[in-house]
Amino acid sequence: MASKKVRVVAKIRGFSDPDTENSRTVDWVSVKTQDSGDVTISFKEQSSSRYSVDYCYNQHDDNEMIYSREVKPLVSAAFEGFNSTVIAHGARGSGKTHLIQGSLERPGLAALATSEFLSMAEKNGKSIAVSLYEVDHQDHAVDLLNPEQPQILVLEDHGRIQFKGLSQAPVKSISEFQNLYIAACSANKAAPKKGIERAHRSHIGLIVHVFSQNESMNGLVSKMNFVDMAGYEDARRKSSDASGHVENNKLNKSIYALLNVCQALSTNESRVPFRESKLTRMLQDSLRGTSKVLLVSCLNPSFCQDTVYMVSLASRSCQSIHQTPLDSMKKTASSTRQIATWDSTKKSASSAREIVTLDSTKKNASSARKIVTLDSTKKNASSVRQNVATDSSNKKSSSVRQTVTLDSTKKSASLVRQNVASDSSKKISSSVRQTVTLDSTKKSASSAIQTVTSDSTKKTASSARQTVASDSTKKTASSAIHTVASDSTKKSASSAIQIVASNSTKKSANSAILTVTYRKKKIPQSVSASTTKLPGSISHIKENGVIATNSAIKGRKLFDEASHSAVKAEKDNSISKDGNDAQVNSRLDKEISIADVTRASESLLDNSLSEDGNHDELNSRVEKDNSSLNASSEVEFDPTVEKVISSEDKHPYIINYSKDLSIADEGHNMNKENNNLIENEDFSPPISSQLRELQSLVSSTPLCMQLPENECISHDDDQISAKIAEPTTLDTKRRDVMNTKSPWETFNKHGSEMENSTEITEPRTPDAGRGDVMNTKSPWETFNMNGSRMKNSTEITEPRTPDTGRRDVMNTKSPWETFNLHGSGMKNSLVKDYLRILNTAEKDELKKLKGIGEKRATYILELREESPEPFKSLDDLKDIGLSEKQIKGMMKKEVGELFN
Ligand SMILES: Nc1ncnc2c1ncn2[C@@H]1O[C@H](COP(=O)(O)OP(=O)(O)OP(=O)(O)O)[C@@H](O)[C@H]1O
Repeated sequence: MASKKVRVVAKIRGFSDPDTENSRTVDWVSVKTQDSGDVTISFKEQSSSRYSVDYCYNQHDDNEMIYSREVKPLVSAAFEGFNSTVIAHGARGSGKTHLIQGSLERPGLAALATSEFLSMAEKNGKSIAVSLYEVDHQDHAVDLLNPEQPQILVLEDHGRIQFKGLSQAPVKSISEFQNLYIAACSANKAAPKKGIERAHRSHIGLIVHVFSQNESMNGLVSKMNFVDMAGYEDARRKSSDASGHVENNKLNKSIYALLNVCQALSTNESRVPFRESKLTRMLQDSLRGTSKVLLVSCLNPSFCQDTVYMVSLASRSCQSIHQTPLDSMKKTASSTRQIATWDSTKKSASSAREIVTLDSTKKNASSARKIVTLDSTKKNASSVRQNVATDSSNKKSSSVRQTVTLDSTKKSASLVRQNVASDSSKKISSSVRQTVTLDSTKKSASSAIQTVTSDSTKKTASSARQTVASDSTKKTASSAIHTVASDSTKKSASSAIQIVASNSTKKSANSAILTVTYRKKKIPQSVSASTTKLPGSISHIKENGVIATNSAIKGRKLFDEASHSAVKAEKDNSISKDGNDAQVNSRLDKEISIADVTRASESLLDNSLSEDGNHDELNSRVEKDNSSLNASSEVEFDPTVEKVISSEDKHPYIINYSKDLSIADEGHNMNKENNNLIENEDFSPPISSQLRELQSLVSSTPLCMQLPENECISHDDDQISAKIAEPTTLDTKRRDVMNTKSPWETFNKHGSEMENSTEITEPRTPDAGRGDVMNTKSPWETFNMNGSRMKNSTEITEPRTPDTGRRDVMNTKSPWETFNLHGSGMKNSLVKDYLRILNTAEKDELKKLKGIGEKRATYILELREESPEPFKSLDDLKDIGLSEKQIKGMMKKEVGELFN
């Protein structure tokens, strides 16, 4: 049986009052089933727009029917270890709660599933526990079984998502479950939690955990999630007051985030935006990998513009390219060769992919040559990928040559990616040459990413050469990123040569980034081992329909580990010196300092490029060495504790995890995940990234946003162009690179200047801000200077608005009022400086802040990759696991230091 990763069904809500509703409902929703089995939905008000779904349930179909057809198979799969997630989304009042939660009389999908879970658990000697949480409009998650707990933290332990502060209640009978579930949900609706503002709308999530024997995390078999999403409502239309508007926006944002994740998963995008909301982070390990997702789009039975919009977004997840066979989830190793070509005539999206795997043993000389010429005209999006993996194990000489010529004209987006992993051991001479010629004209966005890894051990001469010529004319943005990692051990001569020619004329923005990693160091055991032992991702490869030989996997694994080690070595400053090392070191310095630039560019490219296993490895090499950081850095959070409520006595008991946990790290997960999906590279258009971009640009949706059904497989060239072009990020980063003083130094300098000053000035006015970029002060120096100035000041002025401040001096305020005014101005100013450090400072400087250690500093850097300014208020520090009390304490300590 073929089953999709994300199945999208619609359900037209039943009538709560058939007499009145029926008359208003006539013909509002029209469902058509094509001969092909495709189902489309259209709405009377916009009959020209049709939205594809996998199936649509009508008003009369009840929860039992939907359960047995859609959810039951997922329950069975849970006992085989597969996670799954059932999501109900839709406009307000569309029947989400009725569907998921139901009532005692008419149980919803969650209760029906739990009933099945319990009976299967009994048969199979398993046990069941449930967790219930709410994610509110501030993106805070709260445990509904134990609402007094502080908000839930999402942690990651070796790829498995765990929660700190989320209870698990063992359940033995369905009545016990129903009492617990319905009581907790209605108690939550009736009584807002202490200290937490009442959220009008929120997402409610239920997790059903299946344990092998008892409720210990070690025995966790799988989990199934049920999510009753907050009802979508257009923020501008529905909110009368400002706070309601903000709340709506935030909740809508998290609705988009989940739909974007579903869309990215269904189209196999390389980057799945799990980090965009708390909910998606919490669901992460029940959405990715082999997990299955059922997205139920609930439709109001009578006219509702919000319903149209929600269906239009959901239907994008229906455009899955791959049909994943369920039975291939089981691990299978196979070796074959596949060439996949996909040609879609609608809106001209074309791509060509080739995978060649060579495996030669015993003194062979092997060579592979490929020439791909792709010519696409008129609004086409074209992508070419080539992957060559060669593995030679005994006295061989292997060579790979690749030539790609890509010519796209008229509003095209062209992507070229080449990856070569060459692994040669024992007296091998290997050479890799790549040439990419990319020529795009007229409003094109073009990008080329090349990765060559040459890894040779023992008396090896290896060379890697890359040439990229990118020529773009007329309003073109082009970028090229090259990475050469050369790792040689023991008497090796290695060379890495890169040539980049980037030429653009007329309104072009260009960026070319070169990264050379050059390492002379003993290869870690794990790297050598990886050449003989395969990583366990074969099942995913098979599952995703593309099968590679062992050597391809070896090549990639080797690349991953070698490059990973290279980054780690750089960070550790453990590069040994030889004759060439002065040069090498200077390159390395440069590389480390431009790493952020590289990241920025890569993430831009990520958004527009299709999935590629080796690119993820490239990410893992260039972006961060997560696993090493996770493994080596100390855990600075409190020992992780998960409370479990016994259903009998309701007294929480504690499970302590001995393993180190870290805050969920999408990059790390993504690398793992993408390694799993390594061969599952496809032609995924960057729609979710476009959605994400839209979402951040538009605070709320328009009253009616018409989204043609096929739009999701079309490339928006101009958008891609804009993304790739984005020069400001790079420039800003470069300024940082050029700046000789660290933010920490600047921060300190600022502090001492302020100490001697008698006038309080605002350090972060626009001019001062620009000055900061130019001058040598770091946020830390600014912070200290600001603080000291305030400490010593005899003139009282309002820090942010000096004029107003001076007026205060003139007016009739009492000394006490003035003192208070001054104090609050000082506080605001210091907080701003503190946030600035968090948003801009280097890791070492971050660690100097009270309460920010290695782990949090790493996490902060990761957050900054996601958003340029993750900390807008002190409240955002909660995202790095700090409570309000801790934040206040930290600030007090920082201020106290100024008087020391
Ligand atoms: N299948 C159904 N048959 C009959 N009545 C239904 C059905 N589904 C929902 N209703 C009724 O419609 C109303 C709204 O349903 P429900 O509360 O489930 O919507 P919702 O989408 O969860 O709303 P919100 O977005 O406000 O959370 C309720 O009165 C519910 O009883």
